[in-house]
Amino acid sequence: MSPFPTSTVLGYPRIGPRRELKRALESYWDGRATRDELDRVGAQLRERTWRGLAGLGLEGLPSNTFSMYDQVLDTAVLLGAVPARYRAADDPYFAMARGTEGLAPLRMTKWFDTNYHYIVPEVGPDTVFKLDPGKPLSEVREARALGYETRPVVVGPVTFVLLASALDRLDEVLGCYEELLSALAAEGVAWVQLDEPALVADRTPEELAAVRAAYERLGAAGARPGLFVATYFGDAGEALPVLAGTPVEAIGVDLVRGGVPEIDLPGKTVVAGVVSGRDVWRTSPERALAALAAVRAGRVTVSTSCSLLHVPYDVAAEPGLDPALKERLAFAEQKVAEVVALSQTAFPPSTAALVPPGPSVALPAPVAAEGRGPYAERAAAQAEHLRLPPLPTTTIGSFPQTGELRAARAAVAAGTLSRDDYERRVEAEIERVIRLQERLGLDVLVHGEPERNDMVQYFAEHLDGFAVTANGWVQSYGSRCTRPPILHGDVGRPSPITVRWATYAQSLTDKPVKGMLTGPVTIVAWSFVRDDLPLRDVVFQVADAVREEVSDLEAAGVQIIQVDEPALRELLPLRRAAQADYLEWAVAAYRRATSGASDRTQIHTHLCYSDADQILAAIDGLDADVTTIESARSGGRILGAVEAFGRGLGAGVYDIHSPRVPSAEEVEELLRRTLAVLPAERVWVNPDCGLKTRTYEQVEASLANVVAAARDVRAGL
Ligand code: MET
Ligand SMILES: [Zn+2]
Repeated sequence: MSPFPTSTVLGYPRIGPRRELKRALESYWDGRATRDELDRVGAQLRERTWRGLAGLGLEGLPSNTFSMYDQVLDTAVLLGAVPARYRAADDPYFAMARGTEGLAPLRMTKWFDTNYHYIVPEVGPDTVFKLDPGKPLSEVREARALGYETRPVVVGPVTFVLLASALDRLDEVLGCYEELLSALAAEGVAWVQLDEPALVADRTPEELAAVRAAYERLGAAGARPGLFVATYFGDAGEALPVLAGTPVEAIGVDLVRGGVPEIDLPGKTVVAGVVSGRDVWRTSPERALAALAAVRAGRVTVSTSCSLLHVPYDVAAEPGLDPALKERLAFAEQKVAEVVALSQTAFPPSTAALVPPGPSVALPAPVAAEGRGPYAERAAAQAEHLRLPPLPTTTIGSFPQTGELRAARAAVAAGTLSRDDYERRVEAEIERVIRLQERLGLDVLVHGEPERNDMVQYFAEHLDGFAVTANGWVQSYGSRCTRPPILHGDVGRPSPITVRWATYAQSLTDKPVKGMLTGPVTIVAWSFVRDDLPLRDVVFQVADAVREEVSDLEAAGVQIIQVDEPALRELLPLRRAAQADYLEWAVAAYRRATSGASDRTQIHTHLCYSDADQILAAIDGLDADVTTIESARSGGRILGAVEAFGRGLGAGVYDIHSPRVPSAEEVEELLRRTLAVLPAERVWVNPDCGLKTRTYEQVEASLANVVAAARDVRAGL
């Protein structure tokens, strides 16, 4: 077996440095481009990546890290796990990913604790696993034709069955992997990478036994490439000795997020992830070399901690960034150069060098989080001056973002539209949204967030300590990308951010208008964050900025303030042992942001992206007067868990992810389900989430039904 290369990366971005794949996909989906044209763009992007990596001096080039949509979906296709109902579609792959007229797509969910979302494989009694190795084989050949030998990357069997909730099907799946190994060997492939990020979360003894069985079996396969099992996103913990006991030749460990545990794997190649694939900072050579030196193994290869999928392409594409900040940054391209440089530096092997501890920084002075009275008193004070009807109706904040608004923002950036003219347009849009809500008869209005490109980026643009990029796109799912702001310094709020829009909206109506803010955890979760302070301290700094904004809104007469925390669940650590601590400081940060408000001011929060039932106690701990939460989309699953919830609650009655207009009867049915578990005086009526991605036509019809349903139920109370 040829030795594992001395330097590699676990994967690379694939959307294209200028989002070429996004454009090609969307053209193909709209019927503006042919499949051939789409495939050509894919081939160009792969070629560019291989040439780029080789040009930087990287030895071990991965292949099959490109995907037209998602690598988990690719793996499902590889294994033949295509549900029968999609097989007749024109394009079964995209039908699974996105649905068709008559067919709902497969479910999508977050890839571990990243902001990437994968398609959840559907494995049922009808699933017949059957290998279809076309994609990995053709990428190997394609690279070879360009002069590159590559290492195909595939999601590993254990992670695949765990994501598909099909551990009982592991045996059948392994049959496909055996065949895959033999097909790759026949193709002359030296190494294959099997990604097993599921091994960095807590695993039951049964699951660990499955890991052992899987890799013993694959290791025993006849002709096969070298097996490289990549764990990442944290410490592989008790899975590591299990893997070490199997015949796999190479094991990947995340030495950035996993810390630097004692790694002692004689006889194995350790692929040491010392360059972070999850942040945008330059690697400290001292830290990386110390981590490398602490690994005892047959052979050590320098690598990234995980795929570089989660970072943007190139710092050089950001001429607008402050040069002092740029000095500190490394995107994918720079990180590859770091891997190569580290691999060329002799690191003393087999000495357990100590890694310098991270800086320990004192917390900012604590802000009293208990400023507000008990909920019952607050509720009484608010009821008295807000005078809302029972089952009040409201929305989550955003209204449709029209093409004109986006164009107007682009025109301001291009200098062809003046700030003043732009602001007039935003005001006109606010007026339209207020009038619409009055006409529909909603009880608590919103201004519609027309001034916000994005609920995090907008605040990042107005706070000190953040930078925003021009091309720093990162794939979120399919063709969708986000451009996370970079939180690089101490956070401060030089002046009020939302007050002028909130007060303008309130000046147009007698109904209460909610002020709308993004919470500290969400702002941090959706940004790249400095790594020289504990995350908690960074979140607390953001919380203090939000607290100032809350106070200014209140002073301006805003009576209801919503502080959204849709990402509260996202930062939840993968290991249970670390979860309680996280939830404690995340909740503390939220209270720090909101507890300056008087008892009369009604604080709302909003959560979505499901799985909220896992953190319900923490949500209750936020102590918001009203919580609106996604529910309709998941068929009201959350309702089983909210009974113990002690405050106002609006479980979504309208799934805003679908263009479908729900009937008043459907809405009523969902509402009655909330009323079955909570007293009516605490129940609110609202959609699942913001309406930003919908059209006005859909929104108007849907909200009319929401209001009608609420009135109907109200009349019968
Ligand atoms: C992803 S949560 C979105 C909340 C925000 N206020 C909106 O309505 O768009
Ligand atoms: Zn939401």
